[in-house]
Amino acid sequence: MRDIKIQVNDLSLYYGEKKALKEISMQIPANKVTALIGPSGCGKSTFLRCINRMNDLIPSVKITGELLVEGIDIYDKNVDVVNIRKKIGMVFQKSNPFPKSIYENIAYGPRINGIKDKTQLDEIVETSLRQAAIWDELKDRLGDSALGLSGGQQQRLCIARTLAVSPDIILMDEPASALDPISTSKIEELVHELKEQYTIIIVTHNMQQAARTSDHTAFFYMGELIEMGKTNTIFTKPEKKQTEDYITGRFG
Ligand SMILES: Nc1ncnc2c1ncn2[C@@H]1O[C@H](COP(=O)(O)OP(=O)(O)OP(=O)(O)O)[C@@H](O)[C@H]1O
Repeated sequence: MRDIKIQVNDLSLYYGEKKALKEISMQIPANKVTALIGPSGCGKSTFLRCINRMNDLIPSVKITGELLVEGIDIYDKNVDVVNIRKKIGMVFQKSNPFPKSIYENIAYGPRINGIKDKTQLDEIVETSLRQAAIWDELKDRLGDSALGLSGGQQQRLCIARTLAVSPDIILMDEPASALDPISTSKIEELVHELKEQYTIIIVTHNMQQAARTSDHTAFFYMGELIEMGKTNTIFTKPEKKQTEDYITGRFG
């Protein structure tokens, strides 16, 4: 199906002996926001990191099952991990700009990908900053260090940096949890706008944020996917008692 971007079949992940993800199967729709929720330690971040094969970097990790992006199993031994990561951008909880200028933070990725032309790089910098809703704030100080920006600005800069290399999918691991309420609402608005062009998967501890920003919500508990559905349904009429207990604040 064209509107399914990611298809997960029986995906399990072990950290050594510990099974952190248990036979996860789900479909993540294209051009929508999917929120991953659940109590601390339930495997949300681990699952998110499976989508761009970031767990490969941990030696004790073993993964079974399939994770198909546009029909291609990214765990197939013939798949080029570098290409996968180009298509799948990631934004972390703590913003992590390079200790370089604002301009260089954005131009870095495109340059690595072979774009050398200054006019083209200028265009990418402007477009990416505009898409991340931070162009007007930064356009007159592109040469300044990114480290001098506020936390909220740094996080939007990091989103712009992710957009600059034209990904299809954006993974966000609690992107607003370190930010004040105004910066948080800017990030949430941005997530909403970006889904026109990108498939977004967001891990959040914040129930209101999941309810506000996402189209679909997946509830994880102790390494299992308990329930996934339209966000509105999950928050008003969940099928499973564990989901209801969690969203009503009875545990977690
Ligand atoms: N690198 C690692 N090595 C070993 N175990 C790990 C590693 N990373 C995570 N785990 C374990 O896997 C389980 C799932 O962790 P994960 O970070 O995915 O949960 P989470 O739902 O994202 O939690 P939180 O909301 O607290 O970030 C936890 O029991 C955790 O201790």
